[in-house]
Amino acid sequence: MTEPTTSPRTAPVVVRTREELAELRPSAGRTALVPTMGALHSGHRGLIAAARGRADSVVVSIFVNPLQFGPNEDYDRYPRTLDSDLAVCAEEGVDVVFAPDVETMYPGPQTVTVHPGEMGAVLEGEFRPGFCEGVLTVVSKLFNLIRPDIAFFGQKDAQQLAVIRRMTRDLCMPITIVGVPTVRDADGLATSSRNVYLGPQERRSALALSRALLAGADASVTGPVGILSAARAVLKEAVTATPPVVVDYLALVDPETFTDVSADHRGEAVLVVAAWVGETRLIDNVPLTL
Ligand SMILES: Nc1ncnc2c1ncn2[C@@H]1O[C@H](COP(=O)(O)OP(=O)(O)OP(=O)(O)O)[C@@H](O)[C@H]1O
Ligand SMILES: CC(C)(CO)[C@@H](O)C(=O)[O-]
Ligand code: BAL
Repeated sequence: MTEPTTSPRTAPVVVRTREELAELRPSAGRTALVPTMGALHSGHRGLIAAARGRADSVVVSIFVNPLQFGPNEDYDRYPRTLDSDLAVCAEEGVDVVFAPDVETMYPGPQTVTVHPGEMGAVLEGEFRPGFCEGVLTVVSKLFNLIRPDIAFFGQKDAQQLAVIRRMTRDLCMPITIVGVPTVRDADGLATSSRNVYLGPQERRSALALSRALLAGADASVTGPVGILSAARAVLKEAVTATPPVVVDYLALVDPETFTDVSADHRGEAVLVVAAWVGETRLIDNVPLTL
């Protein structure tokens, strides 16, 4: 008989209501929050691993937030896999899973929301109007309900991370925001809950996103114009792939403001891309130092 190589961890406490959360709060100590929409994968595991050791309790929230989805987006078909998510949380040593229903998070009409300002109108905000506002509003609610000392977000969603950092600064929220590097599969595709939508051919086409970012990164000594043209060349080929890659945007932006950097920019920048493969919209980015 083979002995288990790792000791099983205790299953997390699952809470669904504000009252249950409030009961746990006094004994939680310093609290780390990892907000998610579930369908947990290696990217989420990376966030949880980063959170462990930074706090007494790690809370993972699982909530598919209707407010950040547009009317023609994938809210209804978004993967919901609570049982396997709980198993992942147990393996990763999560203490508490907060999995509220929509009524708990939105008990009435949402008349007051958190507006992201100009940063929320560009790139993701242009192609997903209301997305950043929906994210900031639900993240504020999660912060108020869970009252974390520190919260972890993925750099894969770089603009989301930037607007959340800006919100906590502008609204004086006493929470440290930590960005965690993007986790990729062996073929380079950033892990994402939406990757389950991709068929094998679509997945092959989708690799053009990470290849374009890599081409841009390889050209970083040539400056912004060279970076963008190297990345664009890869995406141009992918437009004629089967199935084709349909690009929403490719941009080289300031990591804090998400405005385009100038042609002579030096210092930090993020090369960001968003594109459709079939019915699936994917985003990815790479941080660069020019
Ligand atoms: N590959 C990844 N590497 C690092 N962090 C990630 C990765 N994928 C997701 N995250 C982070 O996990 C958190 C929860 O994200 P979410 O549950 O929306 O997963 P997702 O895979 O980004 O989903 P989607 O496919 O809907 O974009 C966010 O902070 C997100 O940036
Ligand atoms: C931060 C978040 C949990 C808010 O719904 C979501 O946008 C996500 O999973 O990245
Ligand atoms: N991963 C960010 C959440 C969203 O795309 O709606």
